[in-house]
Amino acid sequence: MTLTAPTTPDLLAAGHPGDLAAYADQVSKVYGRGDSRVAALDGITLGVPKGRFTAIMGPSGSGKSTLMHCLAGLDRVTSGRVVLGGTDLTRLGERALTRLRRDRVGFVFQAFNLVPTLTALENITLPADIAGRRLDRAWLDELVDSVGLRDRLRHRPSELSGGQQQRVACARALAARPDVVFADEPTGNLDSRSGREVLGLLRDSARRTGQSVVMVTHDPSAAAYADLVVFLSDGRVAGQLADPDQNTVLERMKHLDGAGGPAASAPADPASSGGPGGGRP
Ligand SMILES: Nc1ncnc2c1ncn2[C@@H]1O[C@H](COP(=O)(O)OP(=O)(O)OP(=O)(O)O)[C@@H](O)[C@H]1O
Repeated sequence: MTLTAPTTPDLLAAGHPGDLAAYADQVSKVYGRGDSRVAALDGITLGVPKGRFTAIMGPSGSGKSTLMHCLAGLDRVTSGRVVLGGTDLTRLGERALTRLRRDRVGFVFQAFNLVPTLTALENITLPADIAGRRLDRAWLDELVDSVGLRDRLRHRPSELSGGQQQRVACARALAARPDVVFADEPTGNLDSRSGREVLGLLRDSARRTGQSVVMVTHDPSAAAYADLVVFLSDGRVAGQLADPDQNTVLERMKHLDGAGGPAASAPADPASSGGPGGGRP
């Protein structure tokens, strides 16, 4: 397949499709019809830069989860195009899409979603086992050490803390070195210390191994771990922030929460990072 360039010039953070792990090009997603019609995404164009940690933020109902699901091939768009690792998802049939999700996308969910009867190690290798692939031994070793689970590998999820379970889930998502790891509120069920560990791990996986990571979060202190924050409002991109810190993210969120709708569509301003007070972890 020939990858045509996005039709709009304002893809965030990268100038060429080749620099992007994934992108959404004029994506709309409509649920229901008639009186119950909801435009969850309203012509979104954005790029997910390769090898970086991107956070998606916005008020409740702004379309964060819908966007993530469309980018990850978990949901179909109503119109527009989603390209992941050079593959146009909107052209794939169900089987090809299922295979792509299995082989080229990693997921981390708020609720961990581990298999309770399997050990930590078996959970980590499960997607590769299902796909009939052997994970490289040296890489698996490195991964286990990077998530700090060396002495917990034989434990089942019920024998692990929430933070440990989420680190298993992160290792499972990272194991196949997917095009993108998508994390949906990964710290939502964790105490703050465990949350920081998981966020540090996602950030380090981008920095050390060039893993592209996308995280949906409500939490400005979590978003501050990312390299880039994309803000949504009413199903549209309302701006972005490079090298975010907690206070600046909080300010932007207050503006979005207060203004809602069109006022939130402030121009993307990558230069406006590093506001007073810092708060960057
Ligand atoms: N399956 C669905 N059927 C109908 N409407 C839906 C469906 N999923 C989402 N929506 C609507 O689409 C809009 C965006 O929802 P979405 O869950 O993407 O927002 P969000 O920003 O992730 O919200 P939250 O932060 O509360 O999780 C909302 O108005 C929501 O009610």
